[in-house]
Amino acid sequence: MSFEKATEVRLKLNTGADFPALGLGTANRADPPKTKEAVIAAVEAGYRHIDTAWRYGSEGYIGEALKDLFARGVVTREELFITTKVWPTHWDIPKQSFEESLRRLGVDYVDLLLQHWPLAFKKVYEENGDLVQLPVDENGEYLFDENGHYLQGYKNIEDLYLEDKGKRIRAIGVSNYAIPYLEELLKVARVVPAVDQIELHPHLPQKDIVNYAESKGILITAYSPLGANGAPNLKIPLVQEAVKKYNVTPNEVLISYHIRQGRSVIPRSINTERIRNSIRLVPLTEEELEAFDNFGKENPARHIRDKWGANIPGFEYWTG
Ligand SMILES: NC(=O)C1=CN([C@@H]2O[C@H](COP(=O)(O)OP(=O)(O)OC[C@H]3O[C@@H](n4cnc5c(N)ncnc54)[C@H](O)[C@@H]3O)[C@@H](O)[C@H]2O)C=CC1
Ligand SMILES: O=C1O[C@H](CO)[C@@H](O)[C@@H]1O
Repeated sequence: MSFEKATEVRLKLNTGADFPALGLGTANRADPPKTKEAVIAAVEAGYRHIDTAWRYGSEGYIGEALKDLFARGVVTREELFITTKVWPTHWDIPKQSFEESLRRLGVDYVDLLLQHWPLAFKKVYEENGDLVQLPVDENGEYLFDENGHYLQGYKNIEDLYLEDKGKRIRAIGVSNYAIPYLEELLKVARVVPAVDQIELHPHLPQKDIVNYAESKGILITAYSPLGANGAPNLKIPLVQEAVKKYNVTPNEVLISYHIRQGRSVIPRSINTERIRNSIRLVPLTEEELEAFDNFGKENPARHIRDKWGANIPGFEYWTG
């Protein structure tokens, strides 16, 4: 059986820009330097989309990889799609966050800038002057900025984008927004987010959010498609059945589940062999896609259960 390449599928953002459906996730927080080799392997294998954030500590290593790839003529900046994000510590200073990301990445624009979480953290500083990513009090409770609000955080990114006129920030979007927050946002937004990046996989199909976002022209990017650390989704029986039927890797089944439904997906790996073996688009049938969604309704599991999200609609039953 011959397969289309997932790396060649392009979606369209509401800005009109092409959006490569398959991206490389880079939340390599345990070993950020490994990101350089992973990005080089991914781009050489045909990936054209890289997902990062200040939170991951990987932007500088992506910058090193890009320098190498550009110098060798493997790819040009214009052929790549780079997403980075504004962490809740920077909710009122997205320009600073964006400029620092650009510097670390060594590029002069990003294709997509996302509000990482609909939250605002208090500013607490490390001895070296850097902002503490996860500020907590003496009892370990997260410190939220009482003057901050998720809608204001988006508005600040929107202001930056409108001021920039789309030159250095080609599109903006959100992450970790479920329907109630999307509804509130759309009442006031001057720029409809191009993307909502959410956890999505056969254990968590979240069809309600997907359908709502898509009805508003917001594309979905699926994060943690393999189930995050340890990749537990690889063991789902339906995934294993598809692996045997199509003679593909479980990674390819899990990414194809999204791309076949018009969504973008950003699996993470630092294993260059696995990166290269994750690019075929498996022609999962309508029945198979429906079976995956039904499996999720009966076996829901959220793998990213960050406690700071406890008060965000959609996350409250899952944190802890
Ligand atoms: N916007 C947000 O709040 C979030 C965004 N993300 C983004 O999404 C990306 C993907 O999500 P992740 O949570 O990183 O998890 P993921 O679902 O992509 O899984 C990554 C894990 O699977 C392992 N893995 C990959 N292939 C494997 C294989 N064949 N066998 C065994 N293990 C395998 C990797 O080593 C890694 O530990 C992130 O890297 C990041 O870019 C992730 C979490 C939250
Ligand atoms: O983007 C993110 O990645 C981590 C988990 O890997 C999560 O805390 C954050 O939202």
